[in-house]
Amino acid sequence: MNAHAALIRENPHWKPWPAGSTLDHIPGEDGLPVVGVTLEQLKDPADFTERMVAKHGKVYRVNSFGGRQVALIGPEANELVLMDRNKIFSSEQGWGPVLWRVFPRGLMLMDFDHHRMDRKTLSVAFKPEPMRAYADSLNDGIAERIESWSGTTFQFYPAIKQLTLDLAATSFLGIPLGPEAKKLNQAFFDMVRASIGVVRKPWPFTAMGRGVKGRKYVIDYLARMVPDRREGGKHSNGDDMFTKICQARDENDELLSVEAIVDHMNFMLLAAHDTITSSITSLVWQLGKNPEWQDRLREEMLSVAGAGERISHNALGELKLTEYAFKEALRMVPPVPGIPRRALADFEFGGYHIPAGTQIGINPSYTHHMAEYWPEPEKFDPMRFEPEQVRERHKYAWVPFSGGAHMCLGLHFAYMQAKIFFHHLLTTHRIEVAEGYEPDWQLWPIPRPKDGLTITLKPL
Ligand code: HEM
Repeated sequence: MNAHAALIRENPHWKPWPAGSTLDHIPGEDGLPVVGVTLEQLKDPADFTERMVAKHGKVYRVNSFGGRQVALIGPEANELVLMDRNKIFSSEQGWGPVLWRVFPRGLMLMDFDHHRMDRKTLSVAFKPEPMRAYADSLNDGIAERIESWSGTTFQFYPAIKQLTLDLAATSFLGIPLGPEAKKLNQAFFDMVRASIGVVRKPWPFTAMGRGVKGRKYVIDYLARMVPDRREGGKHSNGDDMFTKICQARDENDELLSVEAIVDHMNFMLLAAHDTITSSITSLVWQLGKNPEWQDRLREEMLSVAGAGERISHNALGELKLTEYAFKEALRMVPPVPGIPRRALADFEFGGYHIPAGTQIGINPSYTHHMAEYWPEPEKFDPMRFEPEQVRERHKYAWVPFSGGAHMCLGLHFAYMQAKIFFHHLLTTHRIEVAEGYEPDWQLWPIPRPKDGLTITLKPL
């Protein structure tokens, strides 16, 4: 575990990984020397999990991504790990091997008391008043971009990815679109690439090398802006998330340090970007395949605001069917298909003893397709999210936003952006996809259609 050893040297408070042999009693597979089962797992993660569960059950061991780890499958496992009643599952050390080098000290890379305190401080940026201001800026940016797509056939995934990044420049950072935003976007793009790169050391000409350079650029840029934003933001109108975080005060009435602000903001951009892109793409795909749902959502939207008109933050709560449809898209293709943790103490699950230090993972993607909770799991059926059906289901059978202490802080932002986007799209256009079109999805680390998802937007 060389990569792990280097991380522990830089983070001496992390628990050492236990010797692989301490997991011998758990059924599973070691695969090939060095790479283990990593390649098979990456090739088709859904198929791989299905095969493993069928052969070994809902607790199994794999040797992948640099060492042995244990998968815990199903809603009960999700509840145990996410609720973490005994405070034994570390998110920092679970995500650390993937994210620490380019996105250190973001909320997901913190645990327990320190995490709780920073999370409370950051939550001011998601209160109703700032959310109303973000909604205004999203309405403008989205309406303009949809206009530019009108009547064309194009690859939706790269287009929505660019739009989400551009919207983040204005609503998150309060900077206008232009050369500066473009440079920041490129640096940020390099960082995201690095976090999923195979080479984990920042050598020149590798994704990690570019990512670490990108990180330096973003961090320096944000740090330079903090003093101005603390004083009310001469260079922005003060309505952006970055300004709110610069001015946020903790439980002791202290401002966050410049380093903390910059690390949190940097992580926030990561947490928001590919997840929103992925989920809006999968709903566009489902609506393309199920045009009757376009009609149902359009009717609902037009009862709330006129075609192509601004929809206010207050009116978004009325878009019930739209919310069910978005939830169903998040069920079918969860943007975060697996959630890692590290066990800080021994624990028992499914009749197995799992030792302290073990890297574990729960699997929202598999849980979201378990037929005992989701009859006909491959069918797009938003009505699964009507309150009566929700009440009858296991609470942890649907976990696209995780749960417990680390539940997504930006989930209301995600609903808001999705609802505003689909309001503008569906009240002015019809989404068309070719008959029988089924794009191939790359499911890991964040799902995306490999061909970019070709759609046509027909003006109504
Ligand atoms: C559909 C879109 C999104 C999905 C599916 C999603 C999913 C998730 C998941 C699964 C986690 C927790 C992972 C864990 O428990 O280890 C998480 C955490 C987080 N998300 Fe989101 N997210 C989305 C959008 C956003 C947006 C738009 C923002 C910011 C505006 C955001 C900010 C965060 C933050 C700050 C955390 C860390 C919370 C903590 O550790 O306390 N997310 N998200």
